Amino acid sequence: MRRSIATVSLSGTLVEKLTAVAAAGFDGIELFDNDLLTCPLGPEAIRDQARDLGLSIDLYQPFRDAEALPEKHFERVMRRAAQKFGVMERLGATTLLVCSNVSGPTIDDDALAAEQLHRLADLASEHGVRIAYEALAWGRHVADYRHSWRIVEMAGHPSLGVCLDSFHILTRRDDPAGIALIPGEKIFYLQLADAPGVQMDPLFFSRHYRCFPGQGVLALREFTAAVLRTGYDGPLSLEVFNDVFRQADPEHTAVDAMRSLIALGDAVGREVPGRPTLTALPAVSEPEEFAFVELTVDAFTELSARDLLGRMGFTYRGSHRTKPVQIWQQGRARVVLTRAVPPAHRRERDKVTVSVIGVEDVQAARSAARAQALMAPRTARALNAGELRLPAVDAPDGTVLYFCRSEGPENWLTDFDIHPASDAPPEEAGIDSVDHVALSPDVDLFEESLLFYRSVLGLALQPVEEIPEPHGLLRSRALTSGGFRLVLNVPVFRGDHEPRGLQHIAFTCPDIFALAARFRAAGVPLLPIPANYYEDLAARTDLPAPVLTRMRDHGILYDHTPTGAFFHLYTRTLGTTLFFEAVQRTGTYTAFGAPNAPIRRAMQSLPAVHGAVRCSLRRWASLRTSAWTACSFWSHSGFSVRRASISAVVSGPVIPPRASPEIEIRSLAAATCRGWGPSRRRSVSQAGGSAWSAFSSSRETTPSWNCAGAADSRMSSFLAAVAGFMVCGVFALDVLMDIKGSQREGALRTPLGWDGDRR
Ligand SMILES: O=C(O)c1ccc(O)c(O)c1
Ligand SMILES: [Mg+2]
Repeated sequence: MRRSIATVSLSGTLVEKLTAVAAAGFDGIELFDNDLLTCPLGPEAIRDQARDLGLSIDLYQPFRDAEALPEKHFERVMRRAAQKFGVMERLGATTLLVCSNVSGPTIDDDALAAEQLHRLADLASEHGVRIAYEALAWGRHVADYRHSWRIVEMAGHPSLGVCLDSFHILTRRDDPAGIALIPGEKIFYLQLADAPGVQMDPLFFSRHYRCFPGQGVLALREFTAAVLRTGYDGPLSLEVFNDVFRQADPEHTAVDAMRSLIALGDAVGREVPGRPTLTALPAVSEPEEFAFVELTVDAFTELSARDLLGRMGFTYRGSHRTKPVQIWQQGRARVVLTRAVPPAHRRERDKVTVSVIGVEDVQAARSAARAQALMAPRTARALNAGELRLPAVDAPDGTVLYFCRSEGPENWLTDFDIHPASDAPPEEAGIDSVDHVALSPDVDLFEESLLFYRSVLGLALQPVEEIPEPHGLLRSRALTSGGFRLVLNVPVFRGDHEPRGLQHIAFTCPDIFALAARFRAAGVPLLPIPANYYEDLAARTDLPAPVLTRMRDHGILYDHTPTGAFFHLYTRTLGTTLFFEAVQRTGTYTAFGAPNAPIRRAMQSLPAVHGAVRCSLRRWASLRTSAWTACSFWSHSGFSVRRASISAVVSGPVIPPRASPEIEIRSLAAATCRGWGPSRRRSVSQAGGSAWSAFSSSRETTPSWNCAGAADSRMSSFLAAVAGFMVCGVFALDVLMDIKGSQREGALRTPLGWDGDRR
């Protein structure tokens, strides 16, 4: 079947819209009157432009307030219509949409409406035009499609039919069974739009909140199938008035729109088997779990990430044979760290982002074929010799999806050298697997991302949650399939409040209290939760007092349904954009603790000025930190780089040297000053294997320069005095920069630098 889209669904000038629509593979358009009126091109030029792009003008619309009028009003309508029919001839458009009358003078008289529409159709036919009459949900006397059909039937003109618009019919909850009573050849046009499951004034709803099929809650598959069963053979056409799409990049929107039609065509094709023109996609695999989640770090956030993962009980498993990529694992949860070049702009530093999601999938090739049929771009990736070519596609929010398996032949792990020392037995009461991954697409990409993940991975959409937060609102929607859960969290506010767009990875555990105790002992920096929360919890739940006390001690939050419960805790952010969550689900709890999200957001948004000062004071207390600061300050002038290094070094004993990846850390190796032996020795003797020593041993150096062999060198006292002065200066600056940074961003820039003072 032909696929069309209304120009009103897209942003831009008419020519931009046409170009985007053609690029996305549509066959035609509904030309909106306003797009013609505002176009500097004449109708013939528009026709030629569309034709050159391979597009037909399937509908010209809308023509308003035409029928059931007193005669003197109707005469003016005929004059208006004559001009439009002339324009349509020049455009090469043959169907005009007439919406049901919403104006004051219209009369509630079906016979009059039928008679005037008949006269209009007569005039139209003289110009080779036919009229599709549409019942608007807010039409003054005609709002129901069955009513519009009765009038069309009564008029009995071959150039008059109906236009069915899923939005009006389904949001009014009109019974679609009546569609079967309309002969297919009298349905002149079919408009498709989805909508969120909310109630509001129909006109306002229609003009601002429509979305593409699959992005809302309307039963479009059943609706479209009902229309096709009548024998309707015209275009499947999208008419989506949406405030975001009006502003977004039209090329993106057009692809999003086409993806929705492809997915709908596939679903409807299964319902109406006799229509081979509808799309048939490769079957969906319904992912069961995450093979891995990959984080992009730079050389400095990598240290913080490794430190935090180590404290959380993850072990280093190995590195990619040819790329700076490491695997950290606990239970079945795998976190992959990929090192990228630090961004040039300081504001962009300290970001740790989920860059790849590995989807455990035994039908990887088929899933990739499905994704491509749904217009997912194949990920461009340089392959080194001998490397597996894993099917991968780019999601609209920039996340890459890998379809892969973790066992058997051709599994993704064969590209890695698995560390021989990593076969240690798993920790008890640790993390089992990835529970969910929360991404944070730009607000303009929310609907598009939803549709993408839903259609490509065959995930079920969960209800929208609105999460109040200190500086606005967060819109959250989960997509699930068994144990594979994605959450899209989008801040719907503008402004420069930080942190914005936080992502997180949640891990499952069998016993969150044991896990929290372990985290605490290992110095995992947990997000503090206000005492008020627990007082409220005590009053509204039956949780026993000792349980509440333990929850309060560890910052564990709680949600429940009649049949299940959810306990969870959060780490502080790693860098500025990512944090981890640990969750324990009991019974049949399937949600994500949304009622607690405002608490988290509030605590994450706390102005961190006092925290920055405290953090810096703490750094003061540690000589090795001071030495490191001076050292890295010498070697790097970028402040965020310096801070990232500090946070990793402050963090103490985490990564045993045996667990350190044997990959070169280029810039850090450069940062190492050979004159700083004492500080290094101190770190070794204090920590017995710290991030510092792990880093030292990970450098490409001679054995005498590893952590054990560094003890011989000593500074002269003069040099030490000079260094002391420098350290003082640098630290004063450090405090100032942290305060400035936290004021600007409201974020704790060095999350690992302070982990105490929980309430
Ligand atoms: O909002 C409107 O006016 C409008 C116009 C044309 C349509 O097809 C429609 O569904 C709504
Ligand atoms: Mg419509």
